[in-house]
Amino acid sequence: MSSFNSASQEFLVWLSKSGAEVSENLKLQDLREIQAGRGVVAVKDIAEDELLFRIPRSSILSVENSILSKEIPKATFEHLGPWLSLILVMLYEYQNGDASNWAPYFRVLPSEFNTLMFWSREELEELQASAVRSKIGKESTDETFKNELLPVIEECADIFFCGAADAKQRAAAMGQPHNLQLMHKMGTLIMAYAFDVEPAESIKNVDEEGYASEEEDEDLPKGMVPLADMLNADADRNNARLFYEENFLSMKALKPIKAGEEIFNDYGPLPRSDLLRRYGYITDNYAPYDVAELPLDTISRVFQDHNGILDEQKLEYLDEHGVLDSGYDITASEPFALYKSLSPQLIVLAEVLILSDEEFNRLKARGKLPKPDKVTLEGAKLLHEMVKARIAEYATSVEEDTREPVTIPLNDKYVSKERRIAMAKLVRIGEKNILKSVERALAARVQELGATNGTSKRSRQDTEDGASGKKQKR
Ligand SMILES: C[S@@+](CC[C@H](N)C(=O)[O-])C[C@H]1O[C@@H](n2cnc3c(N)ncnc32)[C@H](O)[C@@H]1O
Repeated sequence: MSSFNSASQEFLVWLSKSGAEVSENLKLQDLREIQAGRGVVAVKDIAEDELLFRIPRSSILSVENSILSKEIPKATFEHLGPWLSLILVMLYEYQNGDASNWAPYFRVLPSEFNTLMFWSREELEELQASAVRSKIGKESTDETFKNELLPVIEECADIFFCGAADAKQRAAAMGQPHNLQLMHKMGTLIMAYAFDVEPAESIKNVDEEGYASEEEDEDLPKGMVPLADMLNADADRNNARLFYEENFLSMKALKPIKAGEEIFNDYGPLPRSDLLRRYGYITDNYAPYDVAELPLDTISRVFQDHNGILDEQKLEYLDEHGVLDSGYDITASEPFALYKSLSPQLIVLAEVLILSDEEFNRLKARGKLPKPDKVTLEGAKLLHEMVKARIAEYATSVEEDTREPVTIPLNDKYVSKERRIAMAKLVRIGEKNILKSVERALAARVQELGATNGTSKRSRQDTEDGASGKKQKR
């Protein structure tokens, strides 16, 4: 048996000894030939609602379950917050090696990643102007590790290194690049594998459909749930879901699953750029969720080039009404519809920017905002210039990118430059296609409105209250 498969077997034995129940109708499978690591596959037909496995809460790798939480003051964990606390606990358990309760689990977790955090500068360049590059935050995360995590490890060196004679030196060495890299790996595992674990007795306020608000989900403690995190994801083929029970977390089939089919979780409607950033892979069926961002910097630059200085008062007013943002989503829509693809906030922003001082003062006096569903000729012209400028920020055109068909090589190592470059190309092509559709639609709108010029001026009734154009939901 390969070491990969024996690690899987040892993991399953450990899990069952820990009190987990795993259905005989599924198996943990080696999916490396399709570059998907391990995955869970049905070996017999599975019925809707059937229990796939249940994991005892005590097996979750979490702050609560780690012995470290009994040794380090609660206030320290509270100060660190859920993400850094779990990184601290995972570092502790990982460096404990075989002595850790979760040693067999660590042996099935990957140590190499394709998430953007681990890409070289040259590989990241392939994403060109994609806004996802500004979301990676490697440097700021390094600083967080150095300023928040390291002091805790140094202060609790004896506990963290289990009384080792060289505990202090080892704690100091945690600031070295290879250890910062280890912290990034734990952080990445949490991002790609951890669940927001609802407590046994739910303290969340749920709406009538049983969903908590996103803010409340963010407050939930994070935990690494063995086996539940071995499910790969698919935007269209999600067929299982984790249910939080008092003593167990139960994975159940959401629909009938045929023998041989993979069991998939759902990561939500993520654009491929975010899928790559958080999970290190992309598939075509996430393309409908692609997003091209129009950054405020581009907007300001284009406005200044065409119309002059941005009026601070207008920006303040837009900010007060929740319209000002660091960037605006332009999304894919099928069939394409300009008003579906453009963020309503972006339309409101453009319409306010083009107002004369007199018009703006009138709007302000009435506490109103332009309607996001009716773009004027001047507004469409400005938006058109902005989108053209955004397209020009990418180093190549879609035509250049697609001269050769772009496919992600499969018969290659998991971490490979070729795979990363192909994935980056597909992400940037997706974004450019969205921008091109919007650019064409705006050009047509400018023509159309130009032809009926004179009726393009907003009437006073074309306004409505408050921040009408909320950021589009992904
Ligand atoms: C929660 S884990 C799933 C288990 C993982 N395959 C493993 O072997 O550890 C998430 C990771 O699995 C991989 N993954 C998930 N869904 C995938 C898919 N549909 N195709 C390829 N890789 C996928 C990505 O590397 C992602 O970061």
